[in-house]
Amino acid sequence: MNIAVVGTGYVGLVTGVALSEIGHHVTCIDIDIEKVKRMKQGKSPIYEPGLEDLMKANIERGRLDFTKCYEEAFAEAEVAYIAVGTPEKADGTADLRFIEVVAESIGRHVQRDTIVVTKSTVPVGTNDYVRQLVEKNLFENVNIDVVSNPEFLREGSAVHDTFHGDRIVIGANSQHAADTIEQINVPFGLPIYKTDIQSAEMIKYASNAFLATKISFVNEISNLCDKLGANIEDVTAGMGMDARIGNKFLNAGIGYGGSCFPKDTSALVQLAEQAGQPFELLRAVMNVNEKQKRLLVEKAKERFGSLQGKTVALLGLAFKPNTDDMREAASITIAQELILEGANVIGYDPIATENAKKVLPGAVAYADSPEEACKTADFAMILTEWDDIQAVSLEEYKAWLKEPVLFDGRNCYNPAEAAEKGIQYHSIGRQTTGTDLVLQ
Ligand SMILES: NC(=O)C1=CN([C@@H]2O[C@H](COP(=O)(O)OP(=O)(O)OC[C@H]3O[C@@H](n4cnc5c(N)ncnc54)[C@H](O)[C@@H]3O)[C@@H](O)[C@H]2O)C=CC1
Ligand SMILES: O=C(O)[C@H]1O[C@H](OP(=O)(O)OP(=O)(O)OC[C@H]2O[C@@H](n3ccc(=O)[nH]c3=O)[C@H](O)[C@@H]2O)[C@H](O)[C@@H](O)[C@@H]1O
Repeated sequence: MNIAVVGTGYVGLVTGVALSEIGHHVTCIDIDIEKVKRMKQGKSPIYEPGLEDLMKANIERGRLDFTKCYEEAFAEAEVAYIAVGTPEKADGTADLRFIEVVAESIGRHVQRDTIVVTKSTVPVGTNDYVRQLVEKNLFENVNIDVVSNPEFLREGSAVHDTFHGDRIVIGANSQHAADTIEQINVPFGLPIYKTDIQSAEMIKYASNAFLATKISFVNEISNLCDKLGANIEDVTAGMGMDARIGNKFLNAGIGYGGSCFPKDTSALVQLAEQAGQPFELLRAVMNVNEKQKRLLVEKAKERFGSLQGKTVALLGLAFKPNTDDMREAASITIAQELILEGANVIGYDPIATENAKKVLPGAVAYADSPEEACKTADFAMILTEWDDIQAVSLEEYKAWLKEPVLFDGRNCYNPAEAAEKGIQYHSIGRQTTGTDLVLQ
């Protein structure tokens, strides 16, 4: 198949590369000329393990190309994927600005009967709107079908998830369109679930909202564990043995971040509001998450009284490991709160530092290694469980920090062992250890 993919962010680029890998001819379009230039040379504009190798291989095979020019991309295209951003508007709803521009551009440039596939996460009803926009802008006498094909990949493991995902959802109102998109996806060898367009759109929001709920639920339990002397790791291990609950996505921490859970929960709450069906549970999930992002700062204030003049090492800035994405990272809230409390902040991230500089307060300093960050600091907070951060030994923290006090937002260490190694260790939903240590 000849496929055009519009938008080459985390979803569009990975989709385009993966579709070319399974044998399709793919042209990816982006309005960002610098990005297009880089991609044409086989360089990925985002950090995503395994992506660049696949990009290079398929460019060499002549199955993958990049352009900023719609004419070029639509000369042969039979199917057009939309993978542009749907960020959050100030009122919490999904901003469909980019979708609208793309739908109009597709309308103006299609040369033949075309199936327009929406990969972007969009509110229920948007695919109908996309069809109207495309049809309103048509120059050629062609037939347009729309298909909702939501994406479930996770950043940091996007390539792996695309080839090993749990399901591919295809929402279509035409048998021909559903069958064509199914055929395109058959080589992935994944379960395919076909439904109507509105249900497919809802599957995406419901899935993200459910996962966000799981995280806020477990974070609330972890805060109770903290107060009542239980251990969250043991609790979730015991809960997860029940197959109805499942043992995945039960890690307590400093709240969910990223480009999707925060905006998608908010969009679903707004969608529910507009439908006259307020989603109280999801509102609570969002409030719990906001509170959870501040937990480590609260713990530090409790421990030190005042943070005025203290220097804090923030280890890990991206919203999760293996990505350079800083969107809605908890580190943003934490750095802001620490600075408000009068603390100095030195951040370290193996990959996301350049993006971090664009969104963290200007007062934040940056280190090139955990060692450099810790040696400058009074105490440290672990925010992202990158491998190189988890590889730091407790002895190293003890040697590097002025006061060996560690606030671990990702439960990377064993609390008893931390105390044995001379660290006062505050983690999530587990008892603080080393409180009796005399710290220098
Ligand atoms: N990031 C993720 O892990 C996932 C994202 N999604 C959804 O996929 C959609 C895209 O998300 P990301 O890939 O993160 O977005 P992104 O913000 O990383 O990338 C969007 C790309 O679209 C380009 N673009 C904007 N307007 C354009 C136009 N008129 N023509 C051509 N290109 C244009 C931008 O230059 C940018 O490169 C969103 O709806 C998101 O909710 C779904 C699943 C996972
Ligand atoms: O729609 C999207 O964009 C994507 O959103 C999430 O993927 P992503 O945001 O990339 O990353 P996750 O691994 O889900 O992590 C999200 C946040 O939740 C946090 N998290 C995750 C799991 C957990 O058990 N505990 C926890 O606090 C992570 O630290 C991170 O901040 C979903 O997992 C994907 O299925 C979905 O496609």
